[in-house]
Amino acid sequence: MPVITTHQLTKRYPRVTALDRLTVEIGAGVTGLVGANGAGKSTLIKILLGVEDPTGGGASVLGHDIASDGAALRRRVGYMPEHDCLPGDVSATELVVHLARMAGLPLDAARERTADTLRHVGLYEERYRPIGGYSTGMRQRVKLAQALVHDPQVVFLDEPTNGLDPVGRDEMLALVRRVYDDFGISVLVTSHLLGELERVCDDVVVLDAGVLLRSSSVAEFTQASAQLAVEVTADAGIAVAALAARGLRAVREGSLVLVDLAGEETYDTVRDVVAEQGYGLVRLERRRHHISEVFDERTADVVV
Ligand SMILES: Nc1ncnc2c1ncn2[C@@H]1O[C@H](COP(=O)(O)OP(=O)(O)OP(=O)(O)O)[C@@H](O)[C@H]1O
Repeated sequence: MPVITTHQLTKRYPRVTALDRLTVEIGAGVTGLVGANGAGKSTLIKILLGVEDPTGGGASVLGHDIASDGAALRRRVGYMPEHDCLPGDVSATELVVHLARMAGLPLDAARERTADTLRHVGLYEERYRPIGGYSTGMRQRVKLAQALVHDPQVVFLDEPTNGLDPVGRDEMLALVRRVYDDFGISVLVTSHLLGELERVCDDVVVLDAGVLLRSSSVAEFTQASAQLAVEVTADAGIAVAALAARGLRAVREGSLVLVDLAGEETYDTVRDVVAEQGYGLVRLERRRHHISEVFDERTADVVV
C-alpha cells in the first residue's frame, strides 16, 4: 500500500494557487519533496496532516482519508515543522516528554521513548539543559526527536537542514536516512536544495509553482542520463568524430570522450570503434549524472 496518495489535490489562496491538481503516489522509504521557495511543499504537508483543507481533490496517508480520518492519521504520523517554534525555558526532555504525552503515551513510556529518541538524534548529554541555550543544529534535533517520539509510521520533515552549516547539514541528512533504515519509519522530507536530497532519498517528487514536475526514484533520475567516460590514446576530438560516425552521441570533455549510454550495445560499439581505429584504451567507466543536472530549465530556480 502506498504511504501517501493524492488525487487532483488543489489549494487555492485568493492570490496564488499553492497546489495545482497534484496527483502523486509515494511509497515506503525516504522521499524528497523538492521545489523552490513557494513551490507548495509546506502547503502539501499541512494538507496531508489534515490541518489545512484542500480547495479541491483529495489525499490519503497510510490509507486514512485526510478529510474524514484526520485524528487517526495524525496518531500515525510525525511532523517536524519548518520554523523555529520551541520554547526556550524548558529542557529538551521536558518538551519531548510533554509532546509524547499529548500524543497519547503513558508517562513511563513517554519518558523512556524521549530518552531513546534524544539519544538517537545526538542530544542525550544536553537533554536537561534549557532549549533557549541550544544552537540551531540542536534545536533542529529537538524538532526531529518530537516528531519521532510516539513511534509514528511516517514522518513529514519540513526543511530539516534549514539554517545549518555544511557539517550540520550532513549530520542531519544522515539522521534522516537512519529514521528509515534503523526504525522503518517512512520519511517525506522537503528541501529547496535538490543536491542534498539525492544523497539520502530513494525517491524524489519535484514541485514547481504547485505543479508536479516529476516523481521518480533517484536511480531513475540518474540512470536515464548515464554516460560512458572513454579515454583513449588518440586525440579526444578525433575519437568523438569516430564514435559519432557510428551513430553514438559523444562530446569531448578535456581528454575524455563522454558517450550517451543508449543500452548495453553502446559498450560494444565503443569497443569496436576503439579496435578498428587502433586506439589504446586508457579508461572506460560509467558515469551517473547528479539529479540536479538532469533538470530542465523550468526548474532553473531550484538551488542545486
Ligand atoms: N495562508 C496562506 N495564505 C495565502 N497564501 C499562502 C498561504 N500559505 C502559503 N501561501 C502561498 O502559497 C504558496 C506556496 O507556499 P508554501 O509555503 O507551501 O511553499 P514552500 O514550497 O513550502 O516554500 P517555503 O520553503 O518558502 O516555505 C506561496 O506562494 C505562498 O505565498
